[in-house]
Parts: sequence; structure tokens; C-alpha cells
Amino acid sequence: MLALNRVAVTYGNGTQALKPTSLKLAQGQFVVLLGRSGAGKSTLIRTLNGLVAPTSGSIIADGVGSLDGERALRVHRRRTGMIFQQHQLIGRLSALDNVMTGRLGYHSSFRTLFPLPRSDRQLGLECLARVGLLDKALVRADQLSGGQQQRVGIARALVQQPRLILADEPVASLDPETAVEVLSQLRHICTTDGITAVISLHQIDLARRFGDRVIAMRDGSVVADASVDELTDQMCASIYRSEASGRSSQQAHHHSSHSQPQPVAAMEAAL
Ligand SMILES: Nc1ncnc2c1ncn2[C@@H]1O[C@H](COP(=O)(O)OP(=O)(O)OP(=O)(O)O)[C@@H](O)[C@H]1O
Repeated sequence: MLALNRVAVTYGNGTQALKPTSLKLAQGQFVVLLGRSGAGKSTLIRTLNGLVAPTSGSIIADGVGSLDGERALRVHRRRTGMIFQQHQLIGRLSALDNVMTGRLGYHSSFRTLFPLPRSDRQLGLECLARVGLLDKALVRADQLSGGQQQRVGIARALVQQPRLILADEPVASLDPETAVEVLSQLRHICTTDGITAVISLHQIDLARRFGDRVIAMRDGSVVADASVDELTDQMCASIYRSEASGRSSQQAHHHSSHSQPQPVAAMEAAL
């Protein structure tokens, strides 16, 4: 549903955060991005909904075409839900009102001066029900637990009726058990609705448990791209080892210099 054709990003300060990258994301695929801090995961995620414009290359989305066009980008953004590490909820608003902010893209700025239509509120309540928080609809967001706030974040993405969900380290600030709950819920919803998801995580066990496909990044490049079935126990163990003991940068540079991402073999060195 989304194709990146040699997309590269260089920020204003000269940092090349994403080297020319070509990827195809199938509709309904649950894709996990792994990589150390600074590898370029956030940049890739932000590029996928046009928050960061590619310096070169193009992104084509099914049904809207190239995201270079303003109209195409607007339509694509409307059907792309974002989930953030720190939820980015408005603390003094209720859970439901936070969810409803996800509908704003569907209305003109003039329309949003007035209460949103009843059908939108109904949809908001349904989305809260799907994340198990219907009973918290009227509770202020800042009175919810971290896990509940993140579930409100999921509901806010869902109310957009998205084709694509992008999540930048959505469970980084949650305890391990809550992280699993939140990811299970997200995974279940994406599978049920056929939503494509691109999610950055730092835990390989979660990547393995929830992803269909794992993409590892290093220094702005995709260095490994594998289906989750190709990830063996041995490889995961070696990834943990290299994470724990610090990795050989020489080895990493060797791999990142490949113009084509390597499959599983490179995953070990990638992280
Ligand atoms: N707005 C920006 N302006 C300049 N440089 C940036 C900007 N955002 C990110 N960078 C740089 O681009 C590189 C990739 O950063 P990015 O945030 O994409 O990595 P990441 O893999 O998401 O890291 P993390 O796991 O810490 O979020 C880093 O060197 C970072 O310092």
C-alpha cells in the first residue's frame, strides 16, 4: 500500500538521517523497526506521513499516488494514525475529547469551531470501547495510568479510520507487562481491520512476538529486512548479546555499506 523509492532525508544541519531507502509495505502488514538510538527510525516514521519531507526520492501511497502533491499528502495524513511515546494527550481534556481530536482532519477548520457531529462522538466511544476504556470516557486524561493513556492514544488513531498506523516507540515508557498488553491490543486491532502498522521498538522479544516483519536500521540505512518467521532463537540471542556488550562498529559499517538490505544474516550485526 506504500512504496518508498530511494527516499533520503538530510536535515538542515547536514545530518543525513536516512540514506536512499526503497521499501514496499503491504496492506495489513505489522512492521517493526529496530535499531539503536539515532539509527533513523523516527525519521523514517515521520517521512511516512509527510511530517518530514524527503530530500530526494518519492513515496507512493495506494489510491492517492505520490505524496509530493499537497492534496495527496492531505488525504494520506488523514488516513494515517500516529501514536507517540509520550501519548501527547491533553491532560485536562477527557479521554473522549482527546480521542475526538483525531477526527479534526475530517472537518474544515471552520467546522471545528463547533461541536463535532454526534456520529463522530459515537465513533469515538466505539474506539474507546475497542481499547477497553469506555468506562473512562469522561475521565480527564491526566487521571489515567500510563497504559490507559497509551490506549487512549490508540483510540485517537483509530477514530481516524486509518489505513496506516505509525507508532514511534509506543511502549518505551511503560512497564513490560503493560507494554505487552498495549501491543497485543494494537496488533489485534490492526489485524482485524487490515491496518498497516509501522512501529519502532527497542525490545527484540516484542518485535518477535508481535511483528510480521522486522526491519533493522543502522546509521540511516536499512541493514536487515526479514519476516518474523526467519528470526531464529539463535539469531535473537546473538542480537541480545551484541546489544548487551556493545557492538563492533566496523562490522556495522561493513553491513551498512551494502546497497541492498541483507536478510536475516545481517540482523545480528544490525543492532
Ligand atoms: N530535526 C532534526 N534536525 C537535525 N538532525 C536530526 C533531527 N531529527 C533527528 N536528527 C538526527 O538524525 C539522526 C537520526 O535520528 P532519528 O531520531 O531518526 O533516530 P532514531 O533511530 O529514531 O533514534 P531514537 O531511537 O533515539 O528515537 C540522528 O543523528 C539525529 O541526531
